[in-house]
Amino acid sequence: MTAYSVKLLRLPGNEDLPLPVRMSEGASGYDLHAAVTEEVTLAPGDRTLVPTGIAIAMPNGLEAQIRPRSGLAAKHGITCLNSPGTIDADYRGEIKVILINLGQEPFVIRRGERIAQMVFQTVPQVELVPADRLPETERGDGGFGHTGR
Ligand SMILES: O=c1ccn([C@H]2C[C@H](O)[C@@H](COP(=O)(O)OP(=O)(O)OP(=O)(O)O)O2)c(=O)[nH]1
Ligand SMILES: [Mg+2]
Repeated sequence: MTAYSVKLLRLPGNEDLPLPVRMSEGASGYDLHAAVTEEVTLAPGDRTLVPTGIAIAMPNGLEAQIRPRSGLAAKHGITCLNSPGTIDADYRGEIKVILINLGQEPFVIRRGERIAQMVFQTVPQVELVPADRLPETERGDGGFGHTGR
């Protein structure tokens, strides 16, 4: 398996926070910690942009996806609004997480809490080729449930 080297920068003022962490050897995601300076209370239906205190640099051909944590989703209705969030290979800013509270209770985000996870993926390089017609298939333009529920 190819191991890709990804540079990780801890942004100033976040020395107290753990670096993104894989909680087990086989985990897909690196958990991201909330770098909020004070507690943020997310009311039901509200969303907020949560800083993580880190930035990364990965080689072109990789991306990082920001995904929800299932425990927060199942127990509190907390998820990433834009899931999966896309971190481009050339992005050098702070990684942020757009959380939304789809639960029925206010949810408090505390500094250092693991709020989402970051999964690295390879991105195939493609060339988009404008065409006048497309090759035919059995499905054709059937979609959106045309095979039944
Ligand atoms: O959950 C996210 C999604 C994006 N980003 C950062 C990294 C990404 O590379 C950049 C742009 O994201 P995206 O392409 O999804 O947003 P956009 O609305 O298209 O912004 P842009 O015009 O800057 O590409 O924002 C995050 O920190 N967290
Ligand atoms: Mg974009």
